[in-house]
Amino acid sequence: MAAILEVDHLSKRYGSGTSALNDVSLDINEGEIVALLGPNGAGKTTLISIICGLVVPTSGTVRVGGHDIRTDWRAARKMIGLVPQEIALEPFEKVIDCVRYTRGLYGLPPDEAYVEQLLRSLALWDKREARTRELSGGMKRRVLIAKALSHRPKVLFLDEPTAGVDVTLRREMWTVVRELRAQGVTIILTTHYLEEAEDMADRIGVINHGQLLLMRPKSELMGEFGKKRLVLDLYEPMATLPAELAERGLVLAPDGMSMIYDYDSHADRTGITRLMAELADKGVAVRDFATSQSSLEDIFMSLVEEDA
Ligand SMILES: Nc1ncnc2c1ncn2[C@@H]1O[C@H](COP(=O)(O)OP(=O)(O)OP(=O)(O)O)[C@@H](O)[C@H]1O
Repeated sequence: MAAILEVDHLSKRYGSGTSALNDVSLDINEGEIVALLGPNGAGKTTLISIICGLVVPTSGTVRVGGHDIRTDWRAARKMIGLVPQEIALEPFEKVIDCVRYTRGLYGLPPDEAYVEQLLRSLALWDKREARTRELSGGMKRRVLIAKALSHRPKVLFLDEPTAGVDVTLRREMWTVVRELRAQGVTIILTTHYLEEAEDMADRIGVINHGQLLLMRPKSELMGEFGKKRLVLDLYEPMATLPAELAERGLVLAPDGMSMIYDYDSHADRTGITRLMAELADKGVAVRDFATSQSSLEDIFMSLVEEDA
């Protein structure tokens, strides 16, 4: 698959002396959804702002569709749409006019059929004559997406698209993002909702202190770093765990009503068979059991803590 975005050894030091990005390199393929994760101040917005031509890098290069964002900025910028973190809309402007106007800023001729298609696909057609101040928060975000797509970009950046948005609207946004991908748009989003990345992204990048700690397919990341947990509920509370069970890695829950076993589901031997045999041997009666996979949140926290 061809890389539509190539970031090469990108660094940014702000005038204040803050080193916001440090030698970041990454390629993003056409049609991917990539989630960039990182704590506050990690450098995500700086990275997006450089790619979108809003911040000048200290060193390094960025190419969008093969166009250098500095030497060939006009062509590069036509390929990019940005949905910013903050909602900034003209309150008295009509929805449809916002989109028409933004398209005009790119020097493109009016295309009413496309604007209609765009507003319909974002469920805004019925609101086209409404002034933006009359819209709900979710609708305003969709107007921002419509504006960002008004010039038919190939790559769409969504900087925290669902910050402060309720669960229903968040899921609605995810549907919108998936539909865009189905239309062939490459999507790069930053988010603090790891569930969002887990649900949507093909690849996940983790940025911390201006450095890209990793960029991996989500399935690979969850498989490699992901641990599984087995919880065994007991019929009778247990005061202390027999030494043989503790040696196998079992831990007693504080209330003594269940035992916990963390294991690597990809290891040659998980140790579960021997554990079960040991439990039967000790006469421990298990009432119920459940397994769970560690979430992206667990993986993310361990990566960032390790880096710190
Ligand atoms: N215009 C600026 N001038 C000086 N320093 C800046 C500027 N913009 C950002 N920074 C600093 O650069 C670092 C990275 O900020 P950035 O906004 O890129 O992080 P982020 O990962 O997007 O954070 P968040 O998740 O909070 O949005 C921070 O230390 C920030 O204070």
